[in-house]
Amino acid sequence: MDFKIEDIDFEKMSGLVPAIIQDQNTLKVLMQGFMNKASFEKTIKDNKVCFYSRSKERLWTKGEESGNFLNVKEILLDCDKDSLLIKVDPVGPVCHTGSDTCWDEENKSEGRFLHYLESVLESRKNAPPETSYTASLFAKGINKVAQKVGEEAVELVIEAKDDNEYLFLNESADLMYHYLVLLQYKGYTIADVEQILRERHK
Ligand SMILES: N=c1c2ncn([C@@H]3O[C@H](COP(=O)(O)OP(=O)(O)OP(=O)(O)O)[C@@H](O)[C@H]3O)c2ncn1[C@@H]1O[C@H](COP(=O)(O)O)[C@@H](O)[C@H]1O
Repeated sequence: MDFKIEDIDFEKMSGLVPAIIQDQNTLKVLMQGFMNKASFEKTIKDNKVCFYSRSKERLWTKGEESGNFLNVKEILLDCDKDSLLIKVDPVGPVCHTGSDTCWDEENKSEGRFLHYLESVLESRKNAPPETSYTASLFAKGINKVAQKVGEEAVELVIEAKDDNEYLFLNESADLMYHYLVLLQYKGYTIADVEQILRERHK
């Protein structure tokens, strides 16, 4: 965020500014709400989008009941300083109807589920449930986590030599899952790797 809260012109529209929510991966507009100063401050503090709900007449963190939070990745202030564009990683469907956007659109992106899975793995690391395989892997430490990536890679190599589509794709999924676990264990994200690939692409 390269502006200060004092830069936002809340007074232009009686203390509220529109906040347009955009998926950081697909760049699709997901929903639109309003923010006052307090909801903006809470958004920054929790790193989750918090609106001022005009119908509820209170601060409303999107996802507070459904769990479908909007994790904030970047906040931009427009040229008139009276409208916010907030890029997010949505935890689940955005609209209360269950749709991906409030305009009933499907958020088509192969990458999106991987980012969602990444957020699930992060939560397994931070709040490990007893029954989670992922949490049990984290608990075993780096040697086991890295070893699983190696094992799954070898299994994929073996399947690559045959023509069994089902086994090849399933081994691919196993490898990708364990690779995401390793990235998470090491404290890195898909975006960190993407950044390097983008630089190579230039
Ligand atoms: N995508 C996966 C996924 N892919 C593979 N696996 C597990 O990875 C393991 C690898 O298979 P192996 O045959 O090597 O397992 P294993 O012999 O029991 O493993 P080791 O004893 O060698 O450790 C299996 O137990 C699979 O169930 C996964 N476990 C979890 N997820 C996803 O991770 C998220 C969190 O899940 P939980 O950790 O279960 O809460 C959810 O979205 C899950 O769908």
